[in-house]
Amino acid sequence: MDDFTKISRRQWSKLSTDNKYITADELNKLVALGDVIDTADVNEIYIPLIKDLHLFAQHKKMLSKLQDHFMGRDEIKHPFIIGISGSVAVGKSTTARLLQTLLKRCYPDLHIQLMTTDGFLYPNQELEKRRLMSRKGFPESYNMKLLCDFLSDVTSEKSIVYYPLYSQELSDIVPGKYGKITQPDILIIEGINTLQLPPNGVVVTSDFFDFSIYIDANEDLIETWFMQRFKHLLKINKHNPDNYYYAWANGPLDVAVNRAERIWQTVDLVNLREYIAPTRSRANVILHKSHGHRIDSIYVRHY
Ligand SMILES: Nc1ncnc2c1ncn2[C@@H]1O[C@H](COP(=O)(O)OP(=O)(O)O)[C@@H](O)[C@H]1O
Ligand SMILES: CC(C)(COP(=O)(O)O)[C@@H](O)C(=O)NCCC(=O)O
Repeated sequence: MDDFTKISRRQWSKLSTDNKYITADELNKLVALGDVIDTADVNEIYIPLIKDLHLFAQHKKMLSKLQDHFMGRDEIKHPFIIGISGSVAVGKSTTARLLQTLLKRCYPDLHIQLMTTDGFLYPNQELEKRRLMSRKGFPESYNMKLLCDFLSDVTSEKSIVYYPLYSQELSDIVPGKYGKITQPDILIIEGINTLQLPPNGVVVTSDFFDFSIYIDANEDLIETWFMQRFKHLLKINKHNPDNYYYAWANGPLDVAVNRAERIWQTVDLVNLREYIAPTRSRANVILHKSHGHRIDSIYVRHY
């Protein structure tokens, strides 16, 4: 990690000087049901991070304005795009939701949207046809061309851009359902592949990102979080026959747990080692987590 400066939690927490602190009560009202977020993490880590992000966003806006002026054309509204990457179960979705919530709170006039790249996975039927079901999440399981076209549309002046939706409940793409991006000031995109190079192609998704964050942790810890989330999903879907986890929730627990452990070992861990972790050095900032999702250090890229 030669290209990064390691900043301790203590040093980092001193960077935010305007005291926009948040109380536990306020935070509970802000975050989604089930999120367990530490107020200390918010005040000491996330508030300085969003101040930093806001600086980058302002800089981009100013630069675009100058460029439009120089070219003698009308001002184009480009979104500031933040990519969040890291292993399956490292906490990307939770971090993305929290960043969106806090950005909205600190900058209420900005239109901030959030989406995930799992909508760009091929549907299960297509994955089966391509014999890729056991490679879900690997680069070849995503329709990267569609993702790059989507990003290109988002950065042009289109008023609405649609994207496919993935459902964790179905563990598949939802047929005929789309999310929409409506000219946000800031767009947060989270997914394991946000910093990846495409298997064959020239356009890279990260070319579209103005700022990227990689969430990092020790493999064993991530496995614990993966298994905890799995057990939680079994618990909450025991009486939900439409859910992907229903069958596992109503069979023997050890069978379900063994299966999840096998998926972690043979799919998600392999993907982390081969394709996700190698992209870490492409991020602007690395948030390193320890036990209990506590962020213990931050790495900031020099350039
Ligand atoms: N800051 C956090 N504090 C406590 N639990 C967290 C935190 N971030 C994530 N988790 C939990 O860890 C698991 C994985 O997080 P999630 O955001 O779903 O990961 P990802 O989107 O990277 O797959 C979930 O069970 C989630 O509730
Ligand atoms: C759909 C995913 C590839 C997306 O991961 P995410 O970007 O949400 O972390 C992943 O959750 C997944 O389903 N992986 C396949 C193996 C598994 O069931 O964990």
